Amino acid sequence: MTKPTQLTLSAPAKLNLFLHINSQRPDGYHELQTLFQLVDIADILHFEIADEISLTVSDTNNYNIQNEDNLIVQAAKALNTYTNNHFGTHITLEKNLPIGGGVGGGSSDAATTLLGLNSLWNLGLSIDELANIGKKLGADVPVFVRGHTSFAEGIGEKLSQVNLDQRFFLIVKPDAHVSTMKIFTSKELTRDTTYLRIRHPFETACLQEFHNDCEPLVRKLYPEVDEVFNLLEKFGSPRLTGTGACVFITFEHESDAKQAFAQLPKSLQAWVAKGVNMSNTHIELKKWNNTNNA
Ligand SMILES: C[C@@](CO)(OP(=O)(O)O)[C@H](O)COP(=O)(O)OP(=O)(O)OC[C@H]1O[C@@H](n2ccc(N)nc2=O)[C@H](O)[C@@H]1O
Ligand SMILES: Nc1ncnc2c1ncn2[C@@H]1O[C@H](COP(=O)(O)OP(=O)(O)O)[C@@H](O)[C@H]1O
Repeated sequence: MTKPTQLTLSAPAKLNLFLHINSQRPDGYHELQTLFQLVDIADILHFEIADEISLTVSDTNNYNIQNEDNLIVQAAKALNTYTNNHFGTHITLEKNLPIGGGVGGGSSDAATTLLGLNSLWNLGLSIDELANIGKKLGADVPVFVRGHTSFAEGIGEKLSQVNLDQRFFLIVKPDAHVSTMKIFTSKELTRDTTYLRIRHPFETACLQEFHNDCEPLVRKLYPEVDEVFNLLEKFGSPRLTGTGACVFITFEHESDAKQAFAQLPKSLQAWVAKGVNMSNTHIELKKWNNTNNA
C-alpha cells in the first residue's frame, strides 16, 4: 500500500460552561476550575507532505497571524524537535473560528496539528506525549489533544472526562478582542472562589449555580461585550466563555437556538453550535487511520 501524503481534519471550538478562579500561584498563573464543553463548529486544517513546514491561511475575516507566531507552525516544529526529525508539511488553514474569542481556536488548531502530523509523519507518539508537548504551547491545548469534553483543575492541566447531555449553544462574538493576559493580570479580577469538590458523574443541574469569574471585569473593560450581554438577556442567561470575548446561551432544543440566532442584528458574528462529548478531530482521525493502515 502506498503511503498517504494528505490528511484533512477539523479543529473544534470549546466553551467554558463555567470558570471559577480559586487562587493565584507565586508564578502568576491561576488555579482554576472549569468545564470545557467541546462543540461542533470548527476550523479546518489540511496537511500535505512537503520538504519544509509552511502554512497558508484562507479566512473570511482578514485575520493576520504571522506564520512564525502561528500556533500551527509552532506545533509542527515542536513535533520535529521532540522526535529529532526534519519532516516537512504544507498546511492550509480554513479559519472559521474567531481569534481571541475564548472559544480556543488557536489551541485547537495546535492540537489538531499535533494529532494530524503524528499520524501523517508516522511518529507513533502517545496521546500523553502529545498533550505534554501541547501544554507548552498553551494551557488549553491538552484538552483538545485528548479530545473529550472535560472538567479541568489546576492551571487547566488536570483533566477528567465528562459526558454531558446534548445541548445547543448560541455563540455571539462582540466586536472586541479580549487579551487573556490583561484579564489575568488585573488587580480587579476575583480570585477567591471556593474550591468545589466535584462529584462524578458530573451533575449538569449544578451548572446554573456556577459562574465565570472573568465576566464582571470583561464587561467593565469592554463595553462591546457588555452590550452583547444586554442584547442576549431576552433569550436566556448569557455567559462569557473563557476570558471572552464570546458570549453564549445554552438551549435544550436546536430550534430555539436557531430562532434566537435569526433575531440577532446581522452585523453581529454568531453561530449555533451543538455540544459534543467527543471531538470530531478524533472521529475523523480514527477513520483516516483505519483506511490507511488497513
Ligand atoms: C483561562 C482560559 C480558559 O479556557 O482562557 P481562554 O484563553 O480560553 O479565554 C485558558 O485556560 C487560557 O488558556 P491559553 O489562552 O492557552 O493560555 P496561555 O497562553 O497558557 O496563557 C496566557 C496567559 O494567561 C494567564 N493564565 C493562563 C492560564 C491560567 N491558568 N492562569 C493564568 O494566569 C497567564 O498570564 C498567561 O501568560
Ligand atoms: N492558528 C491560530 N488561530 C488563532 N489564534 C492564533 C493562532 N496561532 C496563534 N494565535 C494567537 O493566539 C491567541 C489566542 O487565540 P485564540 O485561541 O483564538 O483565542 P482564545 O484563547 O481567546 O480562544 C491570539 O492572540 C492569536 O494571535
